[in-house]
Amino acid sequence: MITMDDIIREGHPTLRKVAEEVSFPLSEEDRQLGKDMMEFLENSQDPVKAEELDLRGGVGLAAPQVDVSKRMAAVLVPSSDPEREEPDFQAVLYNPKIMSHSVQEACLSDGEGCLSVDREVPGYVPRSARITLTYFNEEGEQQKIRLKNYTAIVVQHEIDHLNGVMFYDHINGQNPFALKEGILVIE
Ligand SMILES: O=CN(O)C[C@@H](CC1CCCC1)C(=O)N1NCCC[C@H]1C(=O)Nc1ccccn1
Ligand code: NI
Repeated sequence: MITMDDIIREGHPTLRKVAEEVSFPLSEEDRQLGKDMMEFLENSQDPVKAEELDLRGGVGLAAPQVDVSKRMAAVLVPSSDPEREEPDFQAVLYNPKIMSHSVQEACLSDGEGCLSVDREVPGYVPRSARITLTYFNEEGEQQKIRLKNYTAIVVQHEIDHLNGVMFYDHINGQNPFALKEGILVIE
């Protein structure tokens, strides 16, 4: 089971590597890692388990964060609709790729953090407001989906990890809270 002890922190070279594509059919190791990463997110979002296991709540986890330089990530975005039980988005993404994206940008009003960054880094993180994503599921079936708003932000944060990019690389050095014309600020 993955715990915070397995998550490498900024300064560790693996976080700055470009990760390798995963090959299909999946090795037992890659299949199990995908399951373990999703289980981590589920545990981290469960108040009892998060407390028990001392986990920081997370909505995404990329393999490089557990020192595995492979192009895979787990995403678990809780439901944004109190009337709906099921998550807005839940998937283990193998070899994810952004095929196209909106010109319009979006950022989280509270900025971003990262389970691999043990400090606050203030500032807006501009990303594409909408993306068309392809990825393979654990059966090796290619999926093609369109994402927007918060879920699109989360997936972009995870794909950044596969390319050795940290969220603060996108923050405007001159003025961290500069907002470009037309950017969508997501609460
Ligand atoms: O690469 C992946 N990471 O570094 C985990 C990050 C991924 C998100 C950061 C911004 C977009 C994706 C993560 O989840 N967080 N960042 C640090 C502490 C908070 C935590 C978080 O936002 N938690 C959360 C939010 C809503 C509901 C439940 N939990
Ligand atoms: Ni992160």
